[in-house]
Amino acid sequence: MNVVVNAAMSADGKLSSRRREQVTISGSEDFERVDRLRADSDAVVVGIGTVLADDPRLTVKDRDRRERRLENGEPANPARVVVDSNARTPPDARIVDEQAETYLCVSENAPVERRMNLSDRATLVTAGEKRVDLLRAFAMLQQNGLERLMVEGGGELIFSLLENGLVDELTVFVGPQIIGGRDAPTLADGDGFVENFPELSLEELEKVDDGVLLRWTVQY
Ligand SMILES: NC(=O)C1=CN([C@@H]2O[C@H](COP(=O)(O)OP(=O)(O)OC[C@H]3O[C@@H](n4cnc5c(N)ncnc54)[C@H](O)[C@@H]3O)[C@@H](O)[C@H]2O)C=CC1
Ligand SMILES: Nc1nc(O)c(N)c(N[C@@H]2O[C@H](COP(=O)(O)O)[C@@H](O)[C@H]2O)n1
Repeated sequence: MNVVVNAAMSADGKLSSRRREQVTISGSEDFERVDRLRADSDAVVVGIGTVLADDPRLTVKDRDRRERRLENGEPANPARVVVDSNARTPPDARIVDEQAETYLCVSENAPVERRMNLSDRATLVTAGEKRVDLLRAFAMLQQNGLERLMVEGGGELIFSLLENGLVDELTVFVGPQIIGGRDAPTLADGDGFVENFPELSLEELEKVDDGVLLRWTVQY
C-alpha cells in the first residue's frame, strides 16, 4: 500500500480558518495537480471533520481523466473513505452519493441505528473499540484492493496517520495568504509530538500558482 497525504495550507500553516469553513488556498494549477493525483489513486481518504465542514465530493473533475480510468478497467472515480468513529456522516452528504463507492471506517462504538442508515450508501469497515484503529482499517481497505491511497485531510487525521507510521509521502501546497488564529486547523493537529518527530526528506520544490509545492517522503 502507498499512502500520499496532500493538503493546501496558508503561509502560516493553516488548512482553513477558525470557523472551520472551507478556504480556497490552491490556485487553478494546483487544483489540476490535485485532480491528476485523485485520478491516479484507488481511494481518496478524509476524516469526518472534513466531511462535516466541507461536504466534499472528492471526485475526479476532468472528464478525460475519468474516461481514461474507465478504459483502464477502473471505476470512473476513485473510492472515497471517511474515518468516522461514531458514524456521524450525514446520510445526505455528497460523499455518499452515487458517483463513487464509499467506505466508512467506524468503531465498534458507532450507534447501530446510524450504521444501518448508512449501510445502503456505503461499505462499513469496523476497526477499533471507541476510535477508528487506523492500522487495522487500512489493512482492511487493502484487502478490498485499495493500494494507492490519497489522504486529503484534515489536520486531526493527518496527525494520527503520521503517529501510526502510515504516511509514505506528504505533498503540501503553501499558498500566498495568512489565515492565523490559534484555533484554526493546521496540517498536523491532534496531540502533537513531543519527541520522535517524524523526519521528512525533501524530494521536490516547485513554484505553482502564487505559492510553492513541496513534496517530502517520510523517514520512519
Ligand atoms: N486545505 C486543505 O487542504 C484541507 C482543509 N481541510 C479543513 O480541515 C478542517 C477539518 O479538519 P479536522 O477538524 O482536523 O478534521 P479531520 O477531517 O481530520 O477529522 C478528524 C476526526 O476524525 C475522527 N477520527 C476517527 N478516528 C480517528 C483517528 N484514528 N485519528 C484521527 N481522527 C479520527 C475524529 O472524530 C476526529 O475528530 C476543515 O476546516 C476543512 O475545511 C480539510 C482537508 C483539506
Ligand atoms: N488541494 C486543496 N486546496 C484547497 O485550497 C482546498 N481548500 C482543498 N480542500 C480539499 O478538497 C476537498 C473538496 O473536494 P471537492 O471539490 O468537493 O471534490 C475538501 O474537502 C478538502 O479536502 N484542497
